[in-house]
Amino acid sequence: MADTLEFNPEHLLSHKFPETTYSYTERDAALYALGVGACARDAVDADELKYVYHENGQKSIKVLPTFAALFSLASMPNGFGLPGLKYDPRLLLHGQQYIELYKPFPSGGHIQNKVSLAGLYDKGKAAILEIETRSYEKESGDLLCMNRMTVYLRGAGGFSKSSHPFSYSNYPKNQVLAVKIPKTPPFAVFEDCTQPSQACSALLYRLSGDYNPLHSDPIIAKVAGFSKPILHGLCTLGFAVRAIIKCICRGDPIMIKSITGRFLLHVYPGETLITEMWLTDRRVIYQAKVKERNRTVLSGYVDLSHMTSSL
Ligand SMILES: CCCCCCC[C@@H](O)CC(=O)SCCNC(=O)CCNC(=O)[C@H](O)C(C)(C)COP(=O)(O)OP(=O)(O)OC[C@H]1O[C@@H](n2cnc3c(N)ncnc32)[C@H](O)[C@@H]1OP(=O)(O)O
Repeated sequence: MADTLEFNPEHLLSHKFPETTYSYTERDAALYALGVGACARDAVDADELKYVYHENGQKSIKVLPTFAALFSLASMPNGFGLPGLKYDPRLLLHGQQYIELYKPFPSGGHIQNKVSLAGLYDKGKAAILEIETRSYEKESGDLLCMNRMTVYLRGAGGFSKSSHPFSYSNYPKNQVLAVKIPKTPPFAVFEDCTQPSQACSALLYRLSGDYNPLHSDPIIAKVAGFSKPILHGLCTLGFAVRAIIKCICRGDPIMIKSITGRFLLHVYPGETLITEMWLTDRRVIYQAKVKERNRTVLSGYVDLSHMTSSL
C-alpha cells in the first residue's frame, strides 16, 4: 500500500472533491466591499456607496465581481487536507487567481460549488496546486462563476518520481496568458490613501471567510518569513479590481467579464496601493505597486464585456 504520508500526486489526481454549498446575505457582500476598501476614502463615494447601502432607493446592494473569489475558499471548508498532499500550511502562499463571471451576483443567495483539481506542478523548491471551483446558483441552477485558485506551497516540491518535473493541468495553456506590462504611460492610475484604519484591513478582510493566521498572528507570520502579518492576496486583488471599475468602467461592476491576477510580492496592511491600468481594446492590463517600497505586488488583466461610450 502506498504511504499516504508522502506527497503522492497519483492519490491527489484521483481524488473526488465533494460538492459544497455556500450561503450569503447582503451583509456578507457589504462586509466584503468594506474589506477591499470600498468607501474608505469617502463614505459617500458616488461610485461605491451602492456596494454597502441601498442608494437612491435601489432594492438591494450591488455585489463586487471579486466577491466571486470567496466561493473558491468556501468550496474547501477543510482547507487543503487532501489525500497525497503533504505540505506545511504555514508556508502556503496564494500565487494566482483566475475568475470568469457569467452573471451578475444577486445580493444574497445559496451557492452550489463543484470542485476539481485543475493543476499540479513540481517546481523543486515548491509545489503548485490549482483548484477549480464552478459555482451555481442553487435556485435557478445557473452557473454564476468559475474560480481557479493557484496556491504556492513552499518546501513541498521535489515529489516527482522521474527526472522530468511533474506537471499536470486540465485547461488550455493559452487561457491565462503571462502579463506584459506596456512601456507606455498608464491610461489611468488610482491610489488608495493609507488611513489609520487601513492597518486593520487584514483583520477586517478575514471576516469575509479567510481565517488563515498568516494575516493576523505575528508568530505564524514570522514562521512564514514575514516581519508581521501580511495582507490576503484576494484583498489586494479586490483593491485593484475596484480601482479598475472606478477608473475604466465608470463605476459599473457588471462590465467585468474575467479577472486574472498573479501575486508577486506580499503586502503589509497599512501600505498604500497604486494601481496602474492600460487599456487595450476590451482588456485592461494592470499592476499594483506598494508606494512605500516602490515594489510591484500584483499584476494581471481584466477582460470587459463591453466598453463605455465615453472611453
Ligand atoms: C482552503 C485554503 C485556501 C488558501 C488560499 C489562500 C490563502 C491565503 O490566506 C494566503 C494568502 O493570501 S498569501 C498572500 C498573497 N500572496 C503573496 O503575498 C505571495 C506573493 N508572491 C511571492 O512571494 C512570490 O512570487 C512567490 C514566493 C510565490 C514565488 O517566488 P519565488 O519562490 O522566488 O518563485 P520563482 O523562483 O520566481 O518561480 C518558481 C516557479 O514558480 C512559478 N511562480 C512564481 N511565482 C508564482 C505565483 N505567484 N503564482 C504561480 N506560480 C508562480 C514560476 O513561474 C516558476 O516556475 P517556472 O520555473 O516553471 O517558470
